[in-house]
Amino acid sequence: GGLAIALSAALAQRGGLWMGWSGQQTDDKSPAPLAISTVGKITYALTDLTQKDLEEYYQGFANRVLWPICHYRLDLAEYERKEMSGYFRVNRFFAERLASLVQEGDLVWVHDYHLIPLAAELRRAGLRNRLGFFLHIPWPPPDVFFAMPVHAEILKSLCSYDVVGFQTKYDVENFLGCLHRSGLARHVGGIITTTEGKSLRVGAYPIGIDTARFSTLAAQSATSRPLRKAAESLRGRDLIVGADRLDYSKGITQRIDAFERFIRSEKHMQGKVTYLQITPKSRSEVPEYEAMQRVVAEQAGRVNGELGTLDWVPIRYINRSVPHNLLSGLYRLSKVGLVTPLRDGMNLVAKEYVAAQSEDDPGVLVLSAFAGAARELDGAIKVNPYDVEGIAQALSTALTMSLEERRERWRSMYDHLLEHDVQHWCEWFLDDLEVPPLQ
Ligand SMILES: O=P(O)(O)OC[C@H]1O[C@H](O[C@H]2O[C@H](CO)[C@@H](O)[C@H](O)[C@H]2O)[C@H](O)[C@@H](O)[C@@H]1O
Ligand SMILES: O=c1ccn([C@@H]2O[C@H](COP(=O)(O)OP(=O)(O)O)[C@@H](O)[C@H]2O)c(=O)[nH]1
Repeated sequence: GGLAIALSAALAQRGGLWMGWSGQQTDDKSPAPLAISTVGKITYALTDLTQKDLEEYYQGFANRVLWPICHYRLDLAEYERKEMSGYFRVNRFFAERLASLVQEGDLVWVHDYHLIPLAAELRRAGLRNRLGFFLHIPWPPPDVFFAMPVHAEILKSLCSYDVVGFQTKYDVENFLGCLHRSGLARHVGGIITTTEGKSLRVGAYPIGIDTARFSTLAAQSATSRPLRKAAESLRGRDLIVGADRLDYSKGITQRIDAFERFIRSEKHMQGKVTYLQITPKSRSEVPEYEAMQRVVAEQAGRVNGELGTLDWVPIRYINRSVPHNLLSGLYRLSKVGLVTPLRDGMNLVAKEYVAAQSEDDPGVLVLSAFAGAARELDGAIKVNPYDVEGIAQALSTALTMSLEERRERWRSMYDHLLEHDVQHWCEWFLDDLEVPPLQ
């Protein structure tokens, strides 16, 4: 996912110690010592987790409570006290393991909703270092957030950091609204003071990509053999591309509906356009994700069955991960990047799509207004992802847009992404973390 891709790019130049889960499950009650290895400038310290930990902490509280609630999906949140305790227990376990590795003066930067209580646990373990937190996903408005039974503990945990960063100013506003309503803290400008007298900085730090590198990769990929074969297979048809983890937040079913509506209403486009949806499996142990697997495959199959012809398959659906070298070339080959999440912290695919385009003949980005990326990418055609007809209309606009307008829209977005790349994001956050806020 986007988090690992962004952090690899950020740390590759700067160096540092990256601690996290190894991706392995252990049957032992007490996991083995941390596995330490170094690649380039990054030292990795990885720990296994037990099956119970994974079920309660990762598949449970993180991905069945925090994820849906932060994506405004109260209807999908499945809260259980046992899982909530597992979430706090595993955070304590991570903190104990990390505390022994941190040296005086180190900055500690914690990422994402799986690790909100880490700072409080690190403080309990005696750490006095500066601690920062960045949330990669949205923060919902108070009425949504307060539906979560342990909302007060989660808010208090965030107040243990020195800097808390969000993707957009809307997320910041929502978070400040929660703090205000809970009476836990008051704020002046970007500085929060808790009722216990502790200060923390809260701000929006929109994440970037490695723009220049992605652009070069796409140009190289476009002339590679697999991409030439892919281009030939299109036989001159326009390509629309979507790439998202199989996640209910990504709006994939609404998007397929919109494509179907587009080709049904614009009959002259039948046989002239191909929609490629790349969707790697994600979090398959969580029931809502497992169910989606079948729904999307059936939906794509039905559209192809009803509208396909002997020599035209309207939707090509790939249900596994495609590596960046190919993905970047596919973005560049396409006429439209279709990115329509119902809610998304940022959405790096949208930024990658822009970075991958050729200056001479850029494709058009159709982007959900509810992705964090929409706050920055003004040259995209913005859509409401719930408005199937609106997306269909945007597809038509994108496919008929003049070269002049496409270039103008692309230029402003690309320049922005060059300046606000992942290194910029990393330095911006860490600079703020280094400096204590004025009291
Ligand atoms: O590790 P997984 O459970 O397979 O999930 C992958 C990642 O998904 C989420 O990504 C978020 O971070 C992106 C980069 O900031 C952002 O563009 C996107 O909008 C977010 O959804 C999740 O937050 C990560 O923790 C996961 O690793
Ligand atoms: O088949 C795929 C699909 C996606 N991605 C990458 O996965 C990341 C997805 O990040 P995004 O912020 O769009 O969403 P997330 O999955 O983190 O919610 C992007 O870098 C994509 O290029 C990939 O490498 N192969």
